[in-house]
Amino acid sequence: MIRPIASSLAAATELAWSSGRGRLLLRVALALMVSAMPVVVAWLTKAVLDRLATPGASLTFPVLLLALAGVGVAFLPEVTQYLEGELERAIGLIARGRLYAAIAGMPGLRRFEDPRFHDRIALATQAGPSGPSDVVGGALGGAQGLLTLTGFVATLAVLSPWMLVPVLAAGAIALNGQLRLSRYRAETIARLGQASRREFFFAQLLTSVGAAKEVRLYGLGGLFGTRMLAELRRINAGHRSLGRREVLIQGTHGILGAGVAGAGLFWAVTTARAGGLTIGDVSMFILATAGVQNGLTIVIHGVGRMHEAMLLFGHYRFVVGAEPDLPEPVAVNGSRPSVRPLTKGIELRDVWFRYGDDLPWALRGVNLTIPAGRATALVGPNGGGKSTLVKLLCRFYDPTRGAVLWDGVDLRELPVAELRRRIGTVFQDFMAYELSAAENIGVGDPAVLPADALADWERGDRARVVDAALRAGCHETLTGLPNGYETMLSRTFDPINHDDPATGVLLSGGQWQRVALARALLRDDADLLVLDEPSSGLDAEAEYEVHRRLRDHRDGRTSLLISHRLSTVRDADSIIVLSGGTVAEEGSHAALLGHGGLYARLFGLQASGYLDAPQDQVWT
Ligand SMILES: Nc1ncnc2c1ncn2[C@@H]1O[C@H](COP(=O)(O)OP(=O)(O)OP(=O)(O)O)[C@@H](O)[C@H]1O
Repeated sequence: MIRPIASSLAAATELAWSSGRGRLLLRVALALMVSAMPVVVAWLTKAVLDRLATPGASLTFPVLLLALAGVGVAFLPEVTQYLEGELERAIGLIARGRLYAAIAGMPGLRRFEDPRFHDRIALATQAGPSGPSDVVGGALGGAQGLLTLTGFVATLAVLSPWMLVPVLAAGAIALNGQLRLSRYRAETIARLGQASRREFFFAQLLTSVGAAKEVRLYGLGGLFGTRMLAELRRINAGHRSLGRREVLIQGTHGILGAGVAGAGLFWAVTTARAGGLTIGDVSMFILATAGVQNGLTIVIHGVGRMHEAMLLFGHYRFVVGAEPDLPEPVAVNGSRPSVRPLTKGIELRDVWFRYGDDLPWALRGVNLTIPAGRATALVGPNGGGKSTLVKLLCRFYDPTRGAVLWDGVDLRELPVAELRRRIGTVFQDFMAYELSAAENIGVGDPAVLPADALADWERGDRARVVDAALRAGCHETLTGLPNGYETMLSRTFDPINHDDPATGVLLSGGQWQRVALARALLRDDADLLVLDEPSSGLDAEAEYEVHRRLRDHRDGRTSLLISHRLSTVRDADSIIVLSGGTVAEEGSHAALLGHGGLYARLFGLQASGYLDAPQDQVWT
């Protein structure tokens, strides 16, 4: 119990320290001053009242000090609050930076597909901005309350040690309650995480442009709205139960505190009447009782806040400290292995792969070679494993069994980022970024993009983007947009690097596909070009044109083309037919047609669609 708390506290303090040690030290100094203030005020009040009751005693000095302390009491909390906000923002910046760097640095895809890890990420993002500062703030608040408390406990001990017993007992009960409450609070947040995500998902569906067509056509608005509200009700029920516990626990705490204060006051007044206490002692007693209660509340609140923040901060630390989901190769004799230009080819050797232990095999003992400098095509029925194979080539996953070899070297022995820099890919489900047209191509090689979206591009980098667009056949489309390459390909955001707000443009599916192709072609030095359905959305003429350009581009390069349109793969050097996760056939177009197997049948079906053959002949 103690060790995780200490390690969480140490991690949060390290974050706070890195965010600016001066600010943190000032905050600690303020905490000390604020904690001392109530005790100082109580002693000064006692001094003033006692001198008031003593004829001839001078009042000037204690009254002056009391007035000065009053200024401090009024002013210090404001400064503390401001500084706490500053600390929170500074820590939040660092924590966020580290969190997103850790998420972006996860090399594989498996973690993103694991719902439990996804939940952790959601909770870590929730804790990210304020979690660590809440841990530090809670600890400081707790320490502040503890110091005030100690000052007053010492004071009460001088006046009447017996009064300490009920006061501290009430405090211990409240502290225990508050700890239970904060654990329950964090559990509630974690438990409601799934419901919150589903509620957010349905709310987004109802407002997203992408879903608007289907939502309207199928009349899904009512259904999604009802589901969203059902999730919201679940969330509300969770918060209601939390609220009730809060009322119960805090209410009991309040009643206990008030009882103790009332009993104490009765004792103090009776004793003073009997001459056992001075007026100053009574005022000190009243202030000390309130101060102990107040100090306890601050300690309880601080500890509760810290405890709660620590539970969420635990998720943050888990994500930031997670081991890479794909092991990186170790350096041998101080030198890291590097990925050499592809000269022989890529080989899949008895590759078996499934997405999870409980899921069926997507690839079953695949053996194939993608020779360097040649064009290889991958075809086959839906679900055959083509896209999965591409994901293994890019090393988003490691094979469950077998190996993928780059010029004979297992991909697991190569640095993954370096490997990916040698691959240009158009994915079947490529991204349409809500960025400008130029940036949408530029993301293919982040080195060409200025780090600040508002900064100007390097002239040479811009020329590379235009060159890629020319090769992908989208240059004319992009220059024809209202702001040319600067046009935002989205209507969600205003453009940020020029003043004309009315220029967001939505491209057609085929136009987007060409932009995605340009993105891949931007890596003109890539050893391997993977095109997963690069032309499915293109019209016949554009498809012909794009494939002609691609042929020129591929000439002498290694490429892997995946397509269901078999006419586009017929001139590949080798065609591999993947079906049910295994290689069904392999050969040139002519050889496969001659073989009369699956490829010949699929090709015949597609070809007959372009002829005037009667339907009954086409489908037999
Ligand atoms: N992320 C994933 N998690 C679990 N299973 C997956 C995932 N992606 C694909 N699969 C499964 O793996 C199998 C192969 O899918 P894959 O996408 O590789 O086929 P494909 O040949 O590219 O299909 P298509 O021609 O339809 O694009 C399918 O059974 C699919 O359900």
